[in-house]
Amino acid sequence: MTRAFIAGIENQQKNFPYLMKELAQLVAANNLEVVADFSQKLTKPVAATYLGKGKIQEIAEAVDHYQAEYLILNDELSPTQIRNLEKETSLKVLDRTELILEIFSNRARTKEAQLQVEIARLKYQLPRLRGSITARLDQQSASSTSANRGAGETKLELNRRTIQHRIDFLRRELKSIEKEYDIKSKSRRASAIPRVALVGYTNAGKSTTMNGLISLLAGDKKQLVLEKDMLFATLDTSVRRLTYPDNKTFLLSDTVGFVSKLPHNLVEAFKSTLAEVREADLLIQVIDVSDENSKEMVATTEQTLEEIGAADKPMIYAYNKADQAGITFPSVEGLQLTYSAREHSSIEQLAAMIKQFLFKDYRTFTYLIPYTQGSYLERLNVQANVLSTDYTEDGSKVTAEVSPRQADYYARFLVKG
Ligand SMILES: Nc1nc2c(ncn2[C@@H]2O[C@H](COP(=O)(O)OP(=O)(O)OP(=O)(O)O)[C@@H](O)[C@H]2O)c(=O)[nH]1
Ligand SMILES: [Mg+2]
Repeated sequence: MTRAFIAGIENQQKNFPYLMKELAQLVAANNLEVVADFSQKLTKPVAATYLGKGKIQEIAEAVDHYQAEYLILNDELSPTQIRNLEKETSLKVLDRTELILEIFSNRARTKEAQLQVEIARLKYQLPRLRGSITARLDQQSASSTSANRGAGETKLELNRRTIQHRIDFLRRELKSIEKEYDIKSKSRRASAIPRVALVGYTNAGKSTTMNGLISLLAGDKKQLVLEKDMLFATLDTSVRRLTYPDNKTFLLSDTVGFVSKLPHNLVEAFKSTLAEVREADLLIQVIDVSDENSKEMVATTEQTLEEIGAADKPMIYAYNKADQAGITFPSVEGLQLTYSAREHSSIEQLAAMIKQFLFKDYRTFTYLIPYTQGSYLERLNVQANVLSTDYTEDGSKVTAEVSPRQADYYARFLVKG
């Protein structure tokens, strides 16, 4: 396996060891082996080289001994910093942002995820052109003639324009996909089915929890999603319709996990994927309670939720992997659940909590639906807990337990008194 060093600057951040550990995991997720880590106490990075002289020398001297090929830094660096570090250490240098982009790029399976990642990547490259693509092109032209000096500048402009055009093109592609998505999401809104989104740090067990709930409430194994011991196994949002035995229905979504310092471009690019989270009525934050850094992971998740505009949603805190942590489970305290996503009674408990939360405002009403509006009756039968139906002269008289949103939707059929 290709060997890599990681390095970071420790300033006032008290969670520095956690950030470095996370960086090491991100490196491993890129199939590189971390052979040594370096850290330096500095109030801020050195403008030209990120790390200080002494530290760079220490790294350069360790290269042979460790047979390292890469140096990966804990922050986003300027192109100059990257170039200088490469020169002085003779290692290939990547920053944290590139590393995350690389993982996302390798994991993206659907068209939407691929477009989103490519946009984020190009936006990262745009201000860095000189250091990467142009340098290569300049090398090519240098071997041809010396007459077209200065042509480098034009090429740079050209490359910038090409990349900008590509970004615009990809954005349009993405928009057309999002339009389809938007139509779906509008029809979901119109159907007034409550929506629940699983959120949390990557690898916490969101997809496993989703699958547990699918197995319990959907009964169709074909609907299961991918769960895997790997960072960012899930990049796309999956939505499933789940129904309790009394017909109460909700939509559950599973989506991309979070990590500290998630590149802004990436969050921006994934905004549409994260729409399910923004529009949810209830969030379930899945937390790996067996991880010693679970507190930091909660903070990271909440920070990201804020960034995407979903900070003040009601939330169930779902402390997962209790089996691994040696904690008794399942146990409930208010909106907090300690559980294991792999265990049946835990999932039943979570399903009960979701039900209690979502359907607490449900009321029973009687509606009179004219026979000419049969589609409403059909929909009500599918969506609501229909308690009785009477076929009268004026239409179907239905008594059903409905949500506040459904109550609004069906209000025109309400039987007064
Ligand atoms: N021991 C134990 N392992 C679990 C539990 N829940 C999930 N896992 C494991 O944790 C790993 C990650 O689970 P996923 O459900 O894929 O995690 P995720 O949050 O969807 O991760 P990403 O999609 O990568 O963000 C898998 O190997 C699961 O089998 C649990 O309750 N106990
Ligand atoms: Mg997942």
